Amino acid sequence: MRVSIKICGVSTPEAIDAAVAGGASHIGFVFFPPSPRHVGFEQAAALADRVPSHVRKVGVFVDPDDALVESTVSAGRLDALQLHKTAPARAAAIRSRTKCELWGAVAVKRREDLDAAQRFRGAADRILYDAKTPEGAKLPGGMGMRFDWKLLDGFPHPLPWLLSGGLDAANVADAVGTAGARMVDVSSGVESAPGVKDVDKIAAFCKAVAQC
Ligand SMILES: O=C(O)c1ccccc1N[C@@H]1O[C@H](COP(=O)(O)O)[C@@H](O)[C@H]1O
Repeated sequence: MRVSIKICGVSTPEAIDAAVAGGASHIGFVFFPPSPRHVGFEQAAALADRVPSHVRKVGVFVDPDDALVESTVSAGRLDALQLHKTAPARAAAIRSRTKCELWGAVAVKRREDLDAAQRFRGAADRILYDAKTPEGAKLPGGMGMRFDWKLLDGFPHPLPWLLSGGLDAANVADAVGTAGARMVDVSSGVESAPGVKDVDKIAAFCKAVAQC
């Protein structure tokens, strides 16, 4: 079965074109100013114009307020919202308000961290399992950190889900095989420097996923 791909933290037309050419089903725009991948409203609107209609646009947020969500959904014509560090009740409220597909991020280091996924039942449409970044880290994701993919093997997922955290062309086949993922998400693993997407790395990642 085909493994779907989200290329996240895209901020240039070239990176969008590479993701689309590689067969990505989703492209992510980060709306979080501390991130090197942050995009503003006008930039998001211009980038969204470049994304063909069969590819879904995902906004990535860290516990956003309503004003930010509304402005970016409109500017980026977002199809889905990926919420980090956001309580399930708040995620449910955003989902109800925007009518967008809602992805709840679950930060994983140990098996007990997976309990948080259950709390998104009824509040989200999909779970994104990501590596837990260190206490006090500038970002809750996008740092190229992995977690033990074996933790997901046999886990009773409450919702459709995708795997992220430290994936790249060299490790994604192992990650998919170990975790049983049908969808993967990558950001720093297809960059030459933080926030700088590398079109060759995007192509290599997509090729590696296609061979899974
Ligand atoms: O990429 C960011 O800067 C970012 C900022 C705030 C929240 C999440 C962010 N990225 C997400 O982190 C995961 C894993 O990224 P990586 O492949 O390990 O670099 C991914 O879902 C990004 O969407």
